[in-house]
Amino acid sequence: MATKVANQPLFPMPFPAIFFIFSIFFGFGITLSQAASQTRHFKWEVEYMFRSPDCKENLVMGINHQFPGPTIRANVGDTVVVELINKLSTEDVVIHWHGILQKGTPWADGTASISQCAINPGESFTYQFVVDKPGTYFYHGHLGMQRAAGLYGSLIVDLEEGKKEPFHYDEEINLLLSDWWHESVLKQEVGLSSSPMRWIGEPQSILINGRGQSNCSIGAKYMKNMEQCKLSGSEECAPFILKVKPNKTYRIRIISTTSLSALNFAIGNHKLLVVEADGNYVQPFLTSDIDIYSGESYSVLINTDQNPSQNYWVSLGVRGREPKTPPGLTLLNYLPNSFSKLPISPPPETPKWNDYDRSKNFTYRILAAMGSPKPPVKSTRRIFLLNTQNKMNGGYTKWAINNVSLTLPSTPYLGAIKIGINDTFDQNPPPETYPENYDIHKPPPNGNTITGNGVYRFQLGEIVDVVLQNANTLNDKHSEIHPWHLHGHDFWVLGYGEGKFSAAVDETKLNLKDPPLRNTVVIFPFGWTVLRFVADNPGVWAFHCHIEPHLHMGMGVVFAEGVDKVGRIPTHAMACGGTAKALIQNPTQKP
Ligand SMILES: O=C1O[C@H]([C@@H](O)CO)C(O)=C1O
Repeated sequence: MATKVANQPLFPMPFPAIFFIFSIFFGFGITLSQAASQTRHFKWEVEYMFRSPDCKENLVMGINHQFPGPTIRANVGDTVVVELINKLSTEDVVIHWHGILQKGTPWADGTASISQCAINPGESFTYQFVVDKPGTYFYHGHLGMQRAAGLYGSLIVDLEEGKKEPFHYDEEINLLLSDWWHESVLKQEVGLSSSPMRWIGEPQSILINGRGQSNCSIGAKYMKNMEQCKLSGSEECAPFILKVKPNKTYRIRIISTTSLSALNFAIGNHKLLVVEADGNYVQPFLTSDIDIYSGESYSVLINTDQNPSQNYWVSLGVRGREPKTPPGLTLLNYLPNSFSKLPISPPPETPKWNDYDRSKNFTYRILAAMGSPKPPVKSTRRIFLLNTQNKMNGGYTKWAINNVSLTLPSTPYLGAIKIGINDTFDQNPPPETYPENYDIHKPPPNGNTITGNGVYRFQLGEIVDVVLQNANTLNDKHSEIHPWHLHGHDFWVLGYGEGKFSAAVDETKLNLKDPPLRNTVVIFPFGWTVLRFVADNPGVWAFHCHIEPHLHMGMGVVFAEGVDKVGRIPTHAMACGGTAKALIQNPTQKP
């Protein structure tokens, strides 16, 4: 059976790239070129659309009639301006620029209740920020579970014109990975917030650039109880094919914006050379497959040096949770072969979902490339964050940090702290640690968490260590993987370990030599992860589990530093709740 596919979506560039290149010729023949940075304008309308991302029609949140949203491509130093118009008739919206540090523009971080007021239906908000680091990033909704509804796209930052990456490649392919449910996100949210909780379960499909198949597979011949897909190629759910020429080197940028799933990515017969993680260069290493958690991005290089008369499977399987979702499959299509020519061998097998040693082995190999910034040798502050699943008021299920489950206030913190109003959120900071005798191998003894919205406040420039401590969930002998994402900063991952972190034992084993810089890091079941960052970016920043239902259930904290140094906040980012009231009562107040 022939499987046909749609054309690869093109990257929409808003304006033709106009570069001012100054070539300077030196006597000894070196050419230097320098490009002026530019401003890239986008006008985006967010709306619901009928789409069939996995062959079943559903409501999908899209931008300018596209799902996933348009790819932003810019160069280091460019200013990105996105005028976002909310065309959802009954929902507010915001967009977060994941991995972009927002130095000097904390109000553009796109976190509802934290950096800005959510944008009402019919209204617009203009995000403006500088992209100052090359790398593979993405953007997504950051209100309720709008990311899971499909509000996401890629954001790729190239080096300044004329500068070269520290590795060679001929062409690149971008893959944005997600997971998809047939149940509406509204129903998912209400289920999670109900007593008793209705868990969302595992996704129906894995999407590659917004395309997947739930009720059939293009690799059915190798699977039990799966129908072979009969696709003409023009369907919205026809796979995104990776078209390559033989004997070239490709950079594959892989981004995971999954709501829940940890994924494993492999290409039949091809080794992957990992070179970038979360917008930071890493010590290159070869692997047959990579694990990728929600919120992470990687670049891998592949050589198309295999038999050019064949095509090869690209396979994505679920790890870390029981795999109840068919693997996401597509093809590495060696041109000029037809893409309908299926590979002769089976798709790469996803490693066992709970082989955590294998997962750790991969994750521990991510180390900073030579020449990367090194962490300060000592921290000036250390906070412990215990991750537990709890009950609340007897029936609700929550996730809590040091026994506090985050419920965001209606007034965004940034404006409230900046203008000094103190009745919109809890002024007491949340606990910096948990009881020393807490047994992480047992379900929480006091299953009853409290909710809160206090803020961890740091001195500007403070060097902060965070010890993320995993623990048993409400179910006996059970602990889950959580990918934690920090806004406004990259952090160094100093180490991972089993059981409870012990300063006396584990401190000396931390890696200060070549820890990777990242913006997202996992904690493994019953384990700990230590990260270090410099609180040098004035603003208020979310730090949270990137699993969408877990954040919805309270799994996050809020950090603030140097808010008095934040520049003038656009009034529109504060035109709600307590800050709106304060500005109306005292219009001379400077936001
Ligand atoms: O938060 C979660 O809830 C369920 C389960 O623990 C209870 O049904 C699950 O798998 C989660 O990740």
